[in-house]
Amino acid sequence: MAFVTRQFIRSLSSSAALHAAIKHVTIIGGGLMGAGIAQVAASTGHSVVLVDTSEDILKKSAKGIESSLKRVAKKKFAEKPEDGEAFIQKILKNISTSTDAASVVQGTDLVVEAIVENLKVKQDLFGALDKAAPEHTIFASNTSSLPIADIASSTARLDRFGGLHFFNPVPMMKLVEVIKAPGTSQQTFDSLLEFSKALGKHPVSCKDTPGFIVNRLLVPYMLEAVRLHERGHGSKEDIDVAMKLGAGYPMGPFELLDYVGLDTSKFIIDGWHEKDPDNPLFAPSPLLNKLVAEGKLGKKTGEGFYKHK
Ligand SMILES: CCCCCCC[C@H](O)CC(=O)SCCNC(=O)CCNC(=O)[C@H](O)C(C)(C)COP(=O)([O-])OP(=O)([O-])OC[C@H]1O[C@@H](n2cnc3c(N)ncnc32)[C@H](O)[C@@H]1OP(=O)([O-])[O-]
Ligand SMILES: NC(=O)c1ccc[n+]([C@@H]2O[C@H](COP(=O)([O-])OP(=O)(O)OC[C@H]3O[C@@H](n4cnc5c(N)ncnc54)[C@H](O)[C@@H]3O)[C@@H](O)[C@H]2O)c1
Repeated sequence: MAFVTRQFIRSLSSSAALHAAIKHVTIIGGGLMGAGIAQVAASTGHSVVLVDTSEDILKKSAKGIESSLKRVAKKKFAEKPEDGEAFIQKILKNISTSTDAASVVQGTDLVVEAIVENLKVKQDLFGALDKAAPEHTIFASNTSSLPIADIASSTARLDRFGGLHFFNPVPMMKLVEVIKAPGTSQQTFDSLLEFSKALGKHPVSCKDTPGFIVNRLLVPYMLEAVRLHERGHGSKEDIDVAMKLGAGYPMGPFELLDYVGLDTSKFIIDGWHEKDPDNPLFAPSPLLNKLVAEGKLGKKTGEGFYKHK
């Protein structure tokens, strides 16, 4: 009995220690999502290392974070703009950058991966980080569409591996899907839930099923909009206006595809089509494929379905 009690107390205190431990976060990938996650984590008092493959990309990420913080500060300090700059600088101080993931994970409690939507590339990254990171470090992927268990299989820490799926733009979107893969321990899952709340987000619990909740519903809808247009049944402008004014969506499907990135959208669709080739919901779109082949990836390259300034 005394043993059970001691065990119980020890497990409670180690669980509390683990929760308290998520202070130092490494974000891998400084693109649309990684930069947003870094911004939110830094804004909520976490120390953040943002990693990407080159200094040039990291400079672009830092610039993006700063301009997003300026938008936040403009609203938050509308009455006292002089306090806005101090607010921005305080948050930026919490972020450092690196091109060497293996060296920076040595001091981290949580790794959040937000790199390209490709299973092999994510597995290679996590396989290497698994050897470099301390025992207690939790790994999480921000994948939109890949099974967390498949990504985690490249590591020996299945119990400390889960999904943290954020939404774009991260500073504005309140939801985080927290994904429990079959190997994810309850303690890890609880830590990820708690971390999401510490970021000021609203977490929902998801199973490790294709697209979790949001994308399982959103991807077929967005693809059907493109097919409707490909069939000549509506202009992209009319479809966008229709869904905004008729269904109350903040963006139409073509605006949202450009916002998300057409390359990422194509990675998601191709992956699901390969796994389930007879499912008409995931059939590839010739128009989307053409735009990606032309390097028109949406807002991030200045042109996708639409031209962007
Ligand atoms: C085919 C397969 C595809 C599937 C893809 C799945 C992808 C993925 O896995 C899941 C997703 O993320 S799915 C995608 C999920 N995402 C969605 O579905 C998004 C749908 N869209 C929306 O919710 C809204 O349109 C927005 C919130 C983006 C903008 O709000 P708006 O009212 O339409 O227009 P506004 O005038 O521009 O902005 C107003 C104010 O908001 C603030 N602010 C905005 N951005 C900011 C930033 N980055 N930083 C800081 N602040 C930012 C700012 O204060 C700004 O005022 P300012 O004076 O201009 O500074
Ligand atoms: N775009 C969205 O709306 C959205 C929303 C939710 C989740 N996601 C998911 O988040 C992930 C990232 O998407 P994104 O839109 O930010 O992509 P992005 O193309 O904007 O950024 C990806 C970044 O990762 C970097 N990168 C690639 N391989 C790397 C490596 N091995 N090490 C370090 N950095 C590397 C790239 O240089 C790039 O800067 C994907 O898995 C995507 O499915 C995207």
